[in-house]
Amino acid sequence: MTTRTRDVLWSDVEGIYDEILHHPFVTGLRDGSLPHPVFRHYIVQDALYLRGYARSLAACAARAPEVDATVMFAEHAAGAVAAERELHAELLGDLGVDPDDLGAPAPATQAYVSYLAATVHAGSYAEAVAAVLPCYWIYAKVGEALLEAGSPDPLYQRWIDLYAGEEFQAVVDAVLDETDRVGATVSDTELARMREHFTTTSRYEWMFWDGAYRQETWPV
Ligand SMILES: Cc1ncc(CO)c(N)n1
Ligand SMILES: Cc1ncsc1CCO
Repeated sequence: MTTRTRDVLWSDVEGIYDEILHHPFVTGLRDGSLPHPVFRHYIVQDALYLRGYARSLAACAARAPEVDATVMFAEHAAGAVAAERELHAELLGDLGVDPDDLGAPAPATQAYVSYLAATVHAGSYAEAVAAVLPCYWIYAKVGEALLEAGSPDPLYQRWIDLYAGEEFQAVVDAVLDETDRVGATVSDTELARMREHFTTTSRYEWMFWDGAYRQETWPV
């Protein structure tokens, strides 16, 4: 019985995931104590993030050796833009933000999107898959964890329902299957690179929430 690549990757980031679950942004979604201006900063940055993320998924689609994976990542690229348009237009409206005027990416957004773009273009296909995976997987896990209790704030509950929903969970399962498939074919060196990328973008997931919580802007 060989170890699945997903389990190797996850064992590296258990500590990071634990920090995410206990971050005041995430606990604030759960208990409703997160101030709306903080959530607004997050949703605006996430809209900018998803546009960049969609481009990285399209690069995964282009590089996939099997046509099924090309179709999958291309669908997800379109899905990320659709999610940004639907959910964000809705939430941004409720939060009083014009979706056509989001402003500039904050430091964490810029850093995360740039790292993804660099990795999906300069690394191997396996490295690209490892880099994009935390975005899917950590959100599915956080959504699932938050769904247990639910949020007293309907705005936050809508967010939880999106990521805890069966549709998103099925999307994530398909990418995890692809991760195991490609992971079974790589050398030790390439697996080590996959682990580095997976850990780095998992850290960016924490930093994205933390930057939003602090409503971080460029210091100079
Ligand atoms: C930062 C970030 N990571 C993951 C997701 C999941 O789509 C998202 N919307 N934003
Ligand atoms: C929103 C989103 N996040 C990762 S993939 C995706 C689109 C799934 O269709």
